[in-house]
Amino acid sequence: MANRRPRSSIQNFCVSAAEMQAIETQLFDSGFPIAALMEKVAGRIVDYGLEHWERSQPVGVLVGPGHNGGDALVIARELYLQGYDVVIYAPFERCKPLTADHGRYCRSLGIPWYSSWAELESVLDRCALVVDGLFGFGLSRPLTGEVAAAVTAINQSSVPVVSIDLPSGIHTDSGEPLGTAIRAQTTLCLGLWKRACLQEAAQPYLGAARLIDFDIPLANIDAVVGARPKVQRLTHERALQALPLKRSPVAHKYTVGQLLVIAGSRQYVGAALLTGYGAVASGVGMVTLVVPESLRSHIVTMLPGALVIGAQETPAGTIAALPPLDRYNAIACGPGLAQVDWLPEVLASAAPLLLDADGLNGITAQQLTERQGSTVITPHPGEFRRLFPELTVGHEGALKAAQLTGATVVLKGAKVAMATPEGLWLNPESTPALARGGSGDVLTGLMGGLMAQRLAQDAEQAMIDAVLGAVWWHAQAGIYAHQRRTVLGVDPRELARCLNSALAACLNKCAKP
Ligand SMILES: NC(=O)C1=CN([C@@H]2O[C@H](COP(=O)(O)OP(=O)(O)OC[C@H]3O[C@@H](n4cnc5c(N)ncnc54)[C@H](O)[C@@H]3O)[C@@H](O)[C@H]2O)[C@@H](O)CC1
Ligand SMILES: [K+]
Repeated sequence: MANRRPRSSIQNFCVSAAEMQAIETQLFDSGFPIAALMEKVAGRIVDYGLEHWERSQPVGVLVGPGHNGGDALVIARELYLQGYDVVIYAPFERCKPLTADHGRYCRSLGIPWYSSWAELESVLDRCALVVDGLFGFGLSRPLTGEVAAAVTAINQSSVPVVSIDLPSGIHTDSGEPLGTAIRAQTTLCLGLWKRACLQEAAQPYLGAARLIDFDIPLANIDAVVGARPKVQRLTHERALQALPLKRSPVAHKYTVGQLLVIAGSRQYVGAALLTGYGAVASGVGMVTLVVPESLRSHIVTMLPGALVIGAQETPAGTIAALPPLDRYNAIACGPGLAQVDWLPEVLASAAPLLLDADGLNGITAQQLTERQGSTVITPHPGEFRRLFPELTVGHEGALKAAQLTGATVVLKGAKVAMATPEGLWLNPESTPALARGGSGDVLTGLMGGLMAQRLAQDAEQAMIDAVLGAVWWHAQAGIYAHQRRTVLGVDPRELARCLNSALAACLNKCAKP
């Protein structure tokens, strides 16, 4: 029964504007009055405000023509009645009827009301805060004229902005600013996460984003997007379904996964090492690392926990030939290989395969489609573009690439998107500290290690769990290291070192009531 799911499951959903509208229609059709819903939603924001916003200075409230503006007016009214000094900027002459009613009432209370920007601008500097209720998910075209100028001026001021539902000017689905958009310090997303909140383009505008639940019945959500929606937000709860991996008390190294890593060349020694570090940190039973022969002794010294095979080498210092590939639970192939000609051999193997970096640069989308075994690819935008020139780099493109090839596509970036042919997962939490060479190599090793362990245990959903678990774990380790060493201090070796402590810290935090 849908309603037996915990309420926290709403954190998984990530809806489009059309889906949110359809859910809203369900609520209204079931008899929830529109005005009552607006009171409830605004009441939740006021509760938040009373906890977080000072009373000593005025609060500026920006009011748009639709129900986002209506929310803003109810918030303005309640703050005013709670003793806040409130000023309203409402530049639109024509508003939706409910919004117009709330506006009339706010004016009757005597709340200062400005319809021209020049008037509000003169008091902006005195405001402790601006509440942005210009537009929510009903924005359909770029901001123009005085409103656009007002948004630019507010962005240039030092006054913090709290956006209701979305920063005004952001497209609800693509996350792109339409012309200009508010740069919020905090976004209070209403009811369900909107797609924009997980889009890279919107990140500079969202600030800290927080979901304000207003009790939409799960049945209404399911009726529109299904209990397992096409786009899901990766929560701690979901990631921790796969982590840490359970281990039998009588486990031995061959029962908890054997991973083959094929990585490195004389030019890119570090890539092999970092992939190896990620793999070892995953806890997998055996890591076998194939590198060019001349790298072997160095890598063994740096990575004593792995079995290192020195492969025959080309004059250019790349791997010339591979050992047998048939005894591993999973293969992770690609970091630092440079140009090699044996990738078809890897593709032909039956083992579940993770391809990254040069493992992707040397193949075509058609080869992926023809592959028999299960495959995960982890392209960054450049690699994605080369493999799928006809697709756009983004959520839709990743989903189409997965549907086209049957592979799981992990599109790397500030917000990692993970697509299977059935749907898309988005990782909301990460840190720009991970934006440096080598982070991805650590991820490849970690993900390969989780794949091998889950597959060795014959776990259900082994591949997707490994992918979700690795992306989440990698990001959490980045955040953990960032907090301890600043945004500049998360070099990939440090990241790999932090993986296990970060997971332990997350598990401890989640175990606390
Ligand atoms: N969906 C829900 O369940 C709820 C929605 N609520 C609020 O309602 C909002 C959505 O309300 P609306 O659908 O009225 O949408 P908006 O409040 O985003 O505004 C849409 C209105 O603005 C006009 N418009 C769009 N782009 C414009 C532009 N660039 N310049 C000038 N006018 C423009 C449209 O013609 C429409 O009249 C949400 O974001 C949220 O704040 C809450 O009040 C209650 C719950
Ligand atoms: K807004």
